[in-house]
Amino acid sequence: MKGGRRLRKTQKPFHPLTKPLLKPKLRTRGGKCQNVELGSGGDCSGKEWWLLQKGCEEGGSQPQPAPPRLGTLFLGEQCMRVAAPGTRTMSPPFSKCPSAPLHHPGGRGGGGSTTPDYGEKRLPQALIIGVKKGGTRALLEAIRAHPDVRAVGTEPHFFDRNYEKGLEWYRSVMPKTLEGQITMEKTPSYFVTNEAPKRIHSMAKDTKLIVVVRNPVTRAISDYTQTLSKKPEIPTFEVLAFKNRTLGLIDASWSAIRIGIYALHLENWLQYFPLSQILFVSGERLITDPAGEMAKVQDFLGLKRIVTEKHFYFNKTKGFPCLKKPEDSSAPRCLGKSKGRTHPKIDPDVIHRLRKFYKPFNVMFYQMTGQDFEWEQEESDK
Ligand SMILES: Nc1ncnc2c1ncn2[C@@H]1O[C@H](COP(=O)(O)OS(=O)(=O)O)[C@@H](OP(=O)(O)O)[C@H]1O
Repeated sequence: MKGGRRLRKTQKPFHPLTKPLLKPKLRTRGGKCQNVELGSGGDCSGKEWWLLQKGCEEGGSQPQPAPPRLGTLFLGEQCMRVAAPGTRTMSPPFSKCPSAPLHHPGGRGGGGSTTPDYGEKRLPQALIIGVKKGGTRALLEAIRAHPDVRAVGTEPHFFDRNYEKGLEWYRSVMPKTLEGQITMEKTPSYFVTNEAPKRIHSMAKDTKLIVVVRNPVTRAISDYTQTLSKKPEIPTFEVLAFKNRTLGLIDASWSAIRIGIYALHLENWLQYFPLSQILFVSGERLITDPAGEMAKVQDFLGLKRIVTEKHFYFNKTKGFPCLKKPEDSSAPRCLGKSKGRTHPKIDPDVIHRLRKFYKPFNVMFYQMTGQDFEWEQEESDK
Protein backbone atom coordinates (compact mmCIF):
# COMPACT_ATOMS: atom_id res chain seq x y z
CA MET A 1 0.00 0.00 0.00
CA LYS A 2 1.12 3.48 -0.69
CA GLY A 3 0.44 6.71 1.08
CA GLY A 4 1.43 10.20 1.96
CA ARG A 5 2.76 11.40 -1.41
CA ARG A 6 3.08 15.16 -1.41
CA LEU A 7 0.91 17.07 -3.81
CA ARG A 8 2.49 18.40 -6.95
CA LYS A 9 3.59 22.02 -6.72
CA THR A 10 0.56 23.14 -8.68
CA GLN A 11 -1.76 21.51 -6.19
CA LYS A 12 -1.37 23.92 -3.36
CA PRO A 13 -2.91 23.16 -0.03
CA PHE A 14 -5.42 25.65 1.17
CA HIS A 15 -7.11 26.62 4.32
CA PRO A 16 -10.85 26.23 4.10
CA LEU A 17 -11.45 29.56 5.74
CA THR A 18 -9.45 31.47 3.21
CA LYS A 19 -10.15 29.58 0.04
CA PRO A 20 -13.30 28.05 -1.35
CA LEU A 21 -13.63 24.38 -0.81
CA LEU A 22 -13.87 21.95 -3.58
CA LYS A 23 -17.52 21.08 -3.37
CA PRO A 24 -18.68 17.52 -3.59
CA LYS A 25 -21.80 17.17 -5.67
CA LEU A 26 -24.49 17.43 -3.10
CA ARG A 27 -28.08 18.28 -3.50
CA THR A 28 -30.63 19.01 -0.88
CA ARG A 29 -33.80 17.15 -0.36
CA GLY A 30 -36.68 19.19 0.88
CA GLY A 31 -34.49 22.28 0.97
CA LYS A 32 -33.16 21.54 4.45
CA CYS A 33 -29.62 20.94 5.53
CA GLN A 34 -28.60 19.66 8.86
CA ASN A 35 -25.17 19.40 10.26
CA VAL A 36 -23.09 16.37 10.43
CA GLU A 37 -22.87 15.48 14.05
CA LEU A 38 -19.49 14.41 15.13
CA GLY A 39 -19.18 11.53 17.46
CA SER A 40 -16.55 9.76 19.36
CA GLY A 41 -14.46 6.98 18.00
CA GLY A 42 -11.58 5.37 19.71
CA ASP A 43 -10.90 1.90 20.69
CA CYS A 44 -13.04 0.87 23.54
CA SER A 45 -11.87 -2.67 23.37
CA GLY A 46 -8.88 -1.69 25.38
CA LYS A 47 -6.88 -4.75 24.40
CA GLU A 48 -3.74 -2.98 23.56
CA TRP A 49 -0.15 -3.62 22.94
CA TRP A 50 1.41 -4.94 26.15
CA LEU A 51 -1.50 -3.66 28.08
CA LEU A 52 -4.81 -5.20 28.79
CA GLN A 53 -7.40 -2.72 29.78
CA LYS A 54 -11.14 -3.06 29.73
CA GLY A 55 -14.09 -0.96 30.68
CA CYS A 56 -15.63 0.39 27.52
CA GLU A 57 -18.60 -0.38 25.45
CA GLU A 58 -19.56 0.70 21.98
CA GLY A 59 -22.83 1.74 20.48
CA GLY A 60 -24.26 4.27 22.90
CA SER A 61 -25.86 7.47 21.79
CA GLN A 62 -24.52 10.85 22.70
CA PRO A 63 -25.57 13.40 20.13
CA GLN A 64 -23.37 16.44 19.93
CA PRO A 65 -24.42 19.50 18.02
CA ALA A 66 -21.95 20.62 15.41
CA PRO A 67 -21.98 24.21 14.20
CA PRO A 68 -22.13 24.49 10.43
CA ARG A 69 -18.75 25.51 9.14
CA LEU A 70 -18.01 23.56 6.08
CA GLY A 71 -20.40 25.26 3.70
CA THR A 72 -21.94 22.84 1.34
CA LEU A 73 -19.80 20.05 2.61
CA PHE A 74 -22.05 20.08 5.60
CA LEU A 75 -24.19 17.10 5.10
CA GLY A 76 -27.45 16.47 6.73
CA GLU A 77 -30.43 14.25 6.86
CA GLN A 78 -31.82 16.10 3.90
CA CYS A 79 -28.53 17.05 2.40
CA MET A 80 -26.78 13.81 1.97
CA ARG A 81 -27.91 12.71 -1.47
CA VAL A 82 -24.50 12.72 -3.01
CA ALA A 83 -24.76 12.69 -6.73
CA ALA A 84 -22.96 9.49 -7.47
CA PRO A 85 -23.62 6.61 -5.14
CA GLY A 86 -25.75 8.54 -2.67
CA THR A 87 -25.62 9.06 1.02
CA ARG A 88 -27.57 10.31 3.91
CA THR A 89 -26.80 11.28 7.45
CA MET A 90 -26.43 11.62 10.52
CA SER A 91 -27.72 10.74 13.89
CA PRO A 92 -24.78 9.33 15.59
CA PRO A 93 -24.64 5.96 17.19
CA PHE A 94 -21.74 7.07 19.29
CA SER A 95 -19.15 4.99 20.87
CA LYS A 96 -19.77 5.02 24.58
CA CYS A 97 -17.34 4.41 27.34
CA PRO A 98 -18.22 4.86 30.97
CA SER A 99 -15.78 7.05 32.80
CA ALA A 100 -12.90 4.81 32.22
CA PRO A 101 -11.22 2.96 35.03
CA LEU A 102 -7.93 4.41 34.01
CA HIS A 103 -4.79 2.56 34.44
CA HIS A 104 -2.73 4.62 36.77
CA PRO A 105 0.28 6.03 34.99
CA GLY A 106 2.52 5.12 37.84
CA GLY A 107 2.17 1.58 36.58
CA ARG A 108 2.32 0.36 33.06
CA GLY A 109 0.47 3.43 31.89
CA GLY A 110 3.48 5.61 32.47
CA GLY A 111 5.10 4.38 29.33
CA GLY A 112 8.26 5.98 28.17
CA SER A 113 10.67 3.10 27.95
CA THR A 114 12.77 2.77 31.08
CA THR A 115 12.37 6.19 32.61
CA PRO A 116 12.01 5.74 36.36
CA ASP A 117 8.99 7.14 38.09
CA TYR A 118 10.31 10.51 39.08
CA GLY A 119 9.87 13.99 37.72
CA GLU A 120 6.64 15.91 37.49
CA LYS A 121 3.25 15.18 36.06
CA ARG A 122 2.60 17.59 33.26
CA LEU A 123 -0.25 18.18 30.87
CA PRO A 124 0.48 16.68 27.45
CA GLN A 125 2.29 18.78 24.90
CA ALA A 126 1.35 16.45 22.07
CA LEU A 127 -1.74 14.36 21.41
CA ILE A 128 -2.62 11.59 19.03
CA ILE A 129 -6.18 12.67 18.33
CA GLY A 130 -7.26 10.06 15.79
CA VAL A 131 -8.47 8.38 13.84
CA LYS A 132 -10.11 5.37 15.35
CA LYS A 133 -8.67 2.24 13.72
CA GLY A 134 -6.09 4.34 11.92
CA GLY A 135 -3.09 2.78 13.63
CA THR A 136 -3.01 5.05 16.68
CA ARG A 137 -1.87 2.33 19.08
CA ALA A 138 1.00 1.32 16.83
CA LEU A 139 2.09 4.94 16.61
CA LEU A 140 1.85 5.58 20.34
CA GLU A 141 3.80 2.47 21.20
CA ALA A 142 6.47 3.29 18.66
CA ILE A 143 6.91 6.85 19.86
CA ARG A 144 7.02 5.61 23.45
CA ALA A 145 10.21 3.83 22.53
CA HIS A 146 11.78 7.27 22.38
CA PRO A 147 13.53 8.14 25.64
CA ASP A 148 12.23 11.70 25.51
CA VAL A 149 8.61 10.67 25.34
CA ARG A 150 6.38 9.38 28.08
CA ALA A 151 2.78 8.54 27.45
CA VAL A 152 -0.34 7.24 29.10
CA GLY A 153 -1.00 3.68 28.04
CA THR A 154 -4.78 3.88 28.16
CA GLU A 155 -7.00 6.41 26.47
CA PRO A 156 -7.90 9.13 28.99
CA HIS A 157 -10.85 10.43 26.91
CA PHE A 158 -10.45 13.73 28.69
CA PHE A 159 -11.57 16.06 25.93
CA ASP A 160 -14.65 14.04 25.13
CA ARG A 161 -15.97 12.03 28.06
CA ASN A 162 -14.08 13.22 31.11
CA TYR A 163 -13.80 16.93 30.54
CA GLU A 164 -15.89 17.80 33.56
CA LYS A 165 -13.24 16.18 35.75
CA GLY A 166 -10.99 19.13 35.08
CA LEU A 167 -7.40 19.69 34.06
CA GLU A 168 -6.00 18.62 37.41
CA TRP A 169 -7.56 15.22 36.98
CA TYR A 170 -6.12 15.09 33.49
CA ARG A 171 -2.69 15.98 34.77
CA SER A 172 -3.01 13.35 37.50
CA VAL A 173 -3.39 10.56 34.95
CA MET A 174 -0.23 11.60 33.14
CA PRO A 175 3.10 9.92 33.73
CA LYS A 176 5.84 11.85 35.44
CA THR A 177 8.33 13.44 33.12
CA LEU A 178 11.69 15.01 33.46
CA GLU A 179 12.44 18.44 32.10
CA GLY A 180 12.62 18.20 28.33
CA GLN A 181 10.58 15.02 28.02
CA ILE A 182 7.33 15.17 26.11
CA THR A 183 4.11 13.97 27.70
CA MET A 184 1.66 12.34 25.31
CA GLU A 185 -1.60 10.50 25.21
CA LYS A 186 -3.79 9.08 22.49
CA THR A 187 -7.56 9.12 22.32
CA PRO A 188 -8.74 8.54 18.75
CA SER A 189 -12.25 9.82 19.37
CA TYR A 190 -10.98 13.38 19.82
CA PHE A 191 -10.73 13.79 16.08
CA VAL A 192 -14.50 13.47 15.69
CA THR A 193 -15.49 15.24 18.90
CA ASN A 194 -16.87 18.61 18.11
CA GLU A 195 -15.76 20.26 21.35
CA ALA A 196 -12.26 18.79 21.39
CA PRO A 197 -10.42 21.44 19.33
CA LYS A 198 -11.71 24.29 21.45
CA ARG A 199 -10.98 22.46 24.67
CA ILE A 200 -7.47 21.49 23.66
CA HIS A 201 -6.80 25.00 22.45
CA SER A 202 -7.92 26.40 25.77
CA MET A 203 -5.56 24.00 27.58
CA ALA A 204 -2.58 25.04 25.44
CA LYS A 205 -2.79 26.59 22.03
CA ASP A 206 0.61 25.24 21.06
CA THR A 207 -0.39 21.60 21.61
CA LYS A 208 0.94 19.45 18.81
CA LEU A 209 -1.66 17.23 17.20
CA ILE A 210 -1.11 13.99 15.36
CA VAL A 211 -3.72 12.25 13.25
CA VAL A 212 -3.16 8.79 11.84
CA VAL A 213 -5.36 8.45 8.79
CA ARG A 214 -6.19 5.35 6.84
CA ASN A 215 -8.26 4.63 3.76
CA PRO A 216 -11.72 5.39 5.10
CA VAL A 217 -13.23 2.31 3.49
CA THR A 218 -10.74 -0.01 5.16
CA ARG A 219 -11.08 1.99 8.34
CA ALA A 220 -14.86 1.49 8.28
CA ILE A 221 -14.45 -2.25 7.81
CA SER A 222 -11.90 -2.35 10.61
CA ASP A 223 -14.29 -0.45 12.86
CA TYR A 224 -17.09 -2.86 11.99
CA THR A 225 -14.82 -5.83 12.62
CA GLN A 226 -14.10 -4.54 16.09
CA THR A 227 -17.79 -4.15 16.88
CA LEU A 228 -18.52 -7.57 15.41
CA SER A 229 -15.93 -9.13 17.67
CA LYS A 230 -17.87 -7.88 20.68
CA LYS A 231 -21.37 -8.24 19.29
CA PRO A 232 -21.45 -11.13 16.85
CA GLU A 233 -25.20 -10.73 16.39
CA ILE A 234 -25.05 -7.36 14.62
CA PRO A 235 -26.21 -7.13 10.99
CA THR A 236 -23.71 -7.49 8.19
CA PHE A 237 -21.52 -4.61 7.10
CA GLU A 238 -23.42 -4.52 3.81
CA VAL A 239 -26.71 -4.02 5.64
CA LEU A 240 -25.40 -1.36 7.99
CA ALA A 241 -23.63 0.59 5.27
CA PHE A 242 -26.81 1.58 3.46
CA LYS A 243 -29.91 3.50 4.29
CA ASN A 244 -31.32 2.07 1.11
CA ARG A 245 -29.17 -0.31 -0.82
CA THR A 246 -31.38 -0.36 -3.91
CA LEU A 247 -31.13 3.40 -4.20
CA GLY A 248 -27.47 3.29 -3.24
CA LEU A 249 -27.97 5.56 -0.24
CA ILE A 250 -25.01 5.22 2.07
CA ASP A 251 -25.83 5.52 5.75
CA ALA A 252 -23.42 8.20 6.83
CA SER A 253 -25.10 8.33 10.21
CA TRP A 254 -23.36 5.07 11.00
CA SER A 255 -20.27 6.04 12.93
CA ALA A 256 -18.15 3.52 11.04
CA ILE A 257 -18.79 5.56 7.92
CA ARG A 258 -19.05 9.03 9.40
CA ILE A 259 -15.64 8.93 11.06
CA GLY A 260 -14.01 8.49 7.63
CA ILE A 261 -15.24 11.85 6.32
CA TYR A 262 -11.93 13.31 7.37
CA ALA A 263 -12.29 16.65 5.59
CA LEU A 264 -15.37 17.40 7.58
CA HIS A 265 -13.78 16.71 10.93
CA LEU A 266 -10.54 18.43 10.02
CA GLU A 267 -12.38 21.58 9.18
CA ASN A 268 -13.44 21.79 12.79
CA TRP A 269 -9.82 21.57 13.98
CA LEU A 270 -8.68 24.23 11.58
CA GLN A 271 -10.92 26.72 13.33
CA TYR A 272 -8.50 26.51 16.27
CA PHE A 273 -5.17 25.18 15.06
CA PRO A 274 -2.99 26.04 12.09
CA LEU A 275 -2.22 23.21 9.73
CA SER A 276 1.43 23.44 10.72
CA GLN A 277 0.49 22.23 14.19
CA ILE A 278 -1.13 19.06 12.90
CA LEU A 279 0.79 16.08 11.59
CA PHE A 280 -0.99 13.59 9.39
CA VAL A 281 0.51 10.14 9.54
CA SER A 282 -0.39 7.59 6.91
CA GLY A 283 -1.82 4.50 8.57
CA GLU A 284 -0.84 2.51 5.49
CA ARG A 285 2.78 3.64 5.62
CA LEU A 286 2.93 3.05 9.32
CA ILE A 287 2.64 -0.61 8.38
CA THR A 288 4.77 -0.68 5.23
CA ASP A 289 7.42 1.78 6.41
CA PRO A 290 7.09 2.38 10.15
CA ALA A 291 10.54 3.91 10.47
CA GLY A 292 9.81 6.40 7.69
CA GLU A 293 6.64 7.57 9.37
CA MET A 294 8.35 7.67 12.73
CA ALA A 295 11.03 9.95 11.31
CA LYS A 296 8.31 12.43 10.40
CA VAL A 297 6.72 12.13 13.80
CA GLN A 298 10.00 12.72 15.62
CA ASP A 299 10.80 15.72 13.42
CA PHE A 300 7.36 17.13 14.07
CA LEU A 301 7.80 16.73 17.82
CA GLY A 302 11.23 18.30 17.68
CA LEU A 303 12.87 15.07 18.81
CA LYS A 304 16.10 13.52 17.75
CA ARG A 305 15.48 10.64 15.35
CA ILE A 306 16.08 7.81 17.76
CA VAL A 307 13.29 5.45 16.76
CA THR A 308 14.54 4.14 13.44
CA GLU A 309 14.38 1.01 11.29
CA LYS A 310 16.55 -0.69 13.88
CA HIS A 311 13.60 -0.65 16.27
CA PHE A 312 11.26 -2.61 14.01
CA TYR A 313 11.07 -6.03 12.52
CA PHE A 314 8.33 -7.54 10.42
CA ASN A 315 6.61 -10.36 12.24
CA LYS A 316 5.35 -12.80 9.63
CA THR A 317 2.94 -14.52 11.97
CA LYS A 318 1.38 -11.25 13.03
CA GLY A 319 1.60 -9.84 9.53
CA PHE A 320 2.67 -6.47 10.91
CA PRO A 321 5.80 -4.68 12.02
CA CYS A 322 6.58 -5.12 15.67
CA LEU A 323 8.99 -3.36 17.97
CA LYS A 324 12.22 -5.17 18.62
CA LYS A 325 12.52 -3.91 22.14
CA PRO A 326 9.41 -3.71 24.22
CA GLU A 327 9.36 -1.74 27.39
CA ASP A 328 10.11 -4.73 29.55
CA SER A 329 11.69 -7.80 28.19
CA SER A 330 8.98 -10.20 29.29
CA ALA A 331 6.20 -8.48 27.35
CA PRO A 332 5.13 -9.45 23.86
CA ARG A 333 6.66 -7.42 21.09
CA CYS A 334 3.71 -7.09 18.78
CA LEU A 335 0.38 -5.41 19.27
CA GLY A 336 -2.35 -7.57 20.75
CA LYS A 337 -5.02 -9.59 19.02
CA SER A 338 -7.38 -6.63 18.72
CA LYS A 339 -4.90 -5.04 16.30
CA GLY A 340 -4.62 -6.60 12.92
CA ARG A 341 -7.84 -8.56 13.03
CA THR A 342 -8.94 -10.51 9.99
CA HIS A 343 -11.69 -8.51 8.31
CA PRO A 344 -14.82 -10.20 7.04
CA LYS A 345 -15.17 -10.42 3.27
CA ILE A 346 -17.28 -7.51 2.09
CA ASP A 347 -19.29 -7.51 -1.13
CA PRO A 348 -17.01 -5.83 -3.72
CA ASP A 349 -19.93 -3.80 -5.04
CA VAL A 350 -20.42 -2.29 -1.57
CA ILE A 351 -16.74 -1.47 -1.36
CA HIS A 352 -16.93 0.15 -4.77
CA ARG A 353 -19.90 2.28 -3.71
CA LEU A 354 -18.17 3.32 -0.53
CA ARG A 355 -15.06 4.33 -2.42
CA LYS A 356 -17.18 6.49 -4.67
CA PHE A 357 -18.86 7.96 -1.66
CA TYR A 358 -15.60 8.90 0.00
CA LYS A 359 -13.77 10.11 -3.08
CA PRO A 360 -14.85 13.77 -3.01
CA PHE A 361 -14.15 13.96 0.70
CA ASN A 362 -10.77 12.34 0.27
CA VAL A 363 -9.86 14.79 -2.48
CA MET A 364 -10.91 17.63 -0.26
CA PHE A 365 -8.85 16.20 2.57
CA TYR A 366 -5.79 15.97 0.32
CA GLN A 367 -6.26 19.60 -0.62
CA MET A 368 -6.69 20.70 2.96
CA THR A 369 -3.62 18.84 4.18
CA GLY A 370 -1.44 19.22 1.10
CA GLN A 371 -0.87 15.46 1.14
CA ASP A 372 -2.18 12.85 -1.25
CA PHE A 373 -2.70 9.62 0.63
CA GLU A 374 -3.48 7.83 -2.65
CA TRP A 375 -6.51 5.96 -1.46
CA GLU A 376 -8.04 6.34 -4.89
CA GLN A 377 -4.89 4.87 -6.33
CA GLU A 378 -5.50 1.78 -4.26
CA GLU A 379 -8.83 1.36 -6.01
CA SER A 380 -7.51 1.70 -9.50
CA ASP A 381 -4.77 -0.78 -8.62
CA LYS A 382 -7.42 -3.43 -8.16
N1 LIG B 1 2.32 -2.63 13.93
C1 LIG B 1 1.03 -2.86 13.88
N2 LIG B 1 0.50 -3.94 14.47
C2 LIG B 1 -0.82 -4.17 14.44
N3 LIG B 1 -1.73 -3.34 13.87
C3 LIG B 1 -1.23 -2.25 13.27
C4 LIG B 1 0.13 -1.95 13.25
N4 LIG B 1 0.31 -0.80 12.57
C5 LIG B 1 -0.89 -0.40 12.19
N5 LIG B 1 -1.83 -1.26 12.61
C6 LIG B 1 -3.25 -1.10 12.35
O1 LIG B 1 -3.81 -0.48 13.48
C7 LIG B 1 -5.20 -0.74 13.41
C8 LIG B 1 -5.84 -0.40 14.72
O2 LIG B 1 -5.82 0.99 14.81
P1 LIG B 1 -5.87 1.75 16.18
O3 LIG B 1 -4.77 1.31 17.06
O4 LIG B 1 -5.94 3.20 15.87
O5 LIG B 1 -7.25 1.25 16.75
S1 LIG B 1 -8.08 1.90 17.92
O6 LIG B 1 -8.81 3.04 17.39
O7 LIG B 1 -7.18 2.25 19.01
O8 LIG B 1 -9.00 0.80 18.27
C9 LIG B 1 -5.29 -2.19 12.99
O9 LIG B 1 -6.48 -2.36 12.27
P2 LIG B 1 -7.06 -3.80 11.89
O10 LIG B 1 -6.03 -4.44 11.00
O11 LIG B 1 -8.30 -3.52 11.16
O12 LIG B 1 -7.25 -4.54 13.17
C10 LIG B 1 -4.03 -2.39 12.15
O13 LIG B 1 -4.28 -2.53 10.78
